Amino acid sequence: MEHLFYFTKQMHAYAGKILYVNLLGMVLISLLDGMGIFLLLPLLDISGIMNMKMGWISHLGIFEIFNDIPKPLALLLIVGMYVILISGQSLIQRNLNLRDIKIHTGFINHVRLETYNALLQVNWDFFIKKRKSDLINSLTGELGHVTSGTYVFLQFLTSIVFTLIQIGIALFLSAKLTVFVLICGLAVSFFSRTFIKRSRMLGNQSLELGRSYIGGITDHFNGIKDIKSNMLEESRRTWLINWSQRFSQERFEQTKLRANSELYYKISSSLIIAFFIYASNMFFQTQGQQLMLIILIFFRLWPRFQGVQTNLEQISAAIPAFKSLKELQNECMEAREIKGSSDYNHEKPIRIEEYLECRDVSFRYNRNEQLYALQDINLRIPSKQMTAIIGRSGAGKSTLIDILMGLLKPERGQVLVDGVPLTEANLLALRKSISYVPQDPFLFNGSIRDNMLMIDPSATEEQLWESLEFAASAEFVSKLPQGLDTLIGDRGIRLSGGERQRLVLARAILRKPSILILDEATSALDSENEAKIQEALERLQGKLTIIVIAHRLSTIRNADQVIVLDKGRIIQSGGYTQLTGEKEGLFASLLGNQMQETNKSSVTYLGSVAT
Ligand SMILES: Nc1ncnc2c1ncn2[C@@H]1O[C@H](COP(=O)(O)OP(=O)(O)OP(=O)(O)O)[C@@H](O)[C@H]1O
Repeated sequence: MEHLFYFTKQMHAYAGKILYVNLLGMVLISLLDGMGIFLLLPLLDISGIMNMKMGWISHLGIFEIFNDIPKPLALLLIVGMYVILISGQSLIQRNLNLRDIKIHTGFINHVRLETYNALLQVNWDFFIKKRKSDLINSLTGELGHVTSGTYVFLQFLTSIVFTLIQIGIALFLSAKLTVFVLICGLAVSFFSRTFIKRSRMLGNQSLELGRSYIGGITDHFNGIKDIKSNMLEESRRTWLINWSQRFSQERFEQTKLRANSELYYKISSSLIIAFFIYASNMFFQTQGQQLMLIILIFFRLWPRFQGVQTNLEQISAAIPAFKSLKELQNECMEAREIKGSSDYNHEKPIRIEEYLECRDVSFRYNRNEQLYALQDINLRIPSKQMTAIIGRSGAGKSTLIDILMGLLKPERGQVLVDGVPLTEANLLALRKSISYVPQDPFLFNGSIRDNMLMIDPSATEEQLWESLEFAASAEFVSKLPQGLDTLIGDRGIRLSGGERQRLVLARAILRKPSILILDEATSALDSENEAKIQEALERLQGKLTIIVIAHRLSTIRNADQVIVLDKGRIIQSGGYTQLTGEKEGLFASLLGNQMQETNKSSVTYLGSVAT
């Protein structure tokens, strides 16, 4: 319930006094509705069905005016008033509905933006530990459940007000009968608690099903190439068939629960009314008009009870989503990269004058395990020089880069910028001065121009081409039919691996960074393009700080400094030529292996040409 109140408070904070206006509107509707019942009394009197001058009803007195005017006119007056009441009620209802939808959609957007903002500000560690598809599900399905659940809760509150007014009117008409109906209502509600509990259980199941669906579908499209090339279609189909069966079962259970709850209410209402009519006739000799009133009150109040019960079931079903989204918001709060106030947009980039440094840095992904991804790292990356980081797969190269960018926090030791420790105070400024080209670069579904302008919306045509030229991309882009406006598909699927990497490099350069980090950036390039990029890097050398992770050692021949990592430790460092000379070192061994492989492939190539 605590989570439900949290989001209700949020809705209150978001909508403010409009919420009260709507609540007041609901009260007005219910009052008009009540007046409609009162009008039935003189109508029944005029029609001769009951006599208002006789018995208990005569004390109402307020309808006596209808006795003093001719019957046709009184009838006309009553039906006229009835039409005015219903029209007024419908008009208010219409306005309320329109206001409600505004509040509802506005609130969805408010919670969505708030959660998304929170996600934008969390640290990298959070994303390493979380399943992405669960986050997608939170921002789609769960968000929908939360906002509609909050809305149902408000409907529930107005329903309560509505019901209380109806009860008040009913009490005025006949206190005894109303108390009886109320006691019956409470008894039926007591036994229907089980529907509410079951509803919550099904809500949990529905949440879990939603997550597994989004998870499976995301995996599917992320691995579509593997699925197609390794013919995994059948296993995926089996997964979806199993999921669909669980989905049908869960939906069936939900509908069954609603239907059972409705059935329970309908049968109990028919039993109660049957008993009441029977008892009134047999034991209390109730007058005809009083019996009519019983039926009238019962049929007006009973659906209200049922409505409240349905609302409670709907709220229960949404509680797991409330809990999950609130937990996500709390986790985001705890995992915030910058704890104080931060301005991601207006932070000024830092200028590194001398060096970026790691001092005694150690890092473990899991603190419960012995294994360190990095251990006792001490290194200096001089400003405006090119530093290459090499090592076998799993040596810790990417982890080191993540530490240098402040994405991961060292478990021990420090990162320093010109001797100043990297803290929350200078983290964003450092990040702003970096352009990072990852192993698997991100390009979104749009044109080449859109992808580049994402970095700098104010870049001119000339600047765009300059960056493309620089990253050896200008030629291939100019040959595309739509040039810069060519659409490149999801993650740039319509481009080759090499073209994608060069485009991402061009985008990185467009930002005019003072630190350029390339993580295996040339792995998908052929030797011709690799040479072009190398040339570009040479041109950049001396102008900005370049950090390159490379498997191909040929790409780092011009590096000012080479760091060799192995099992999370630095085992060699120095200039390219110096390390080549250390014959016993890992660098010389890796270089030797690569040269052998290059020779082998050129022999194979020459062999195939000769045959
Ligand atoms: N998210 C993670 N959770 C747990 N362990 C991880 C995670 N990422 C990397 N590791 C581990 O940390 C160590 C260093 O990984 P890292 O990715 O830094 O190596 P790398 O040198 O960049 O490898 P590669 O060249 O294959 O990309 C490896 O043992 C790896 O298994």
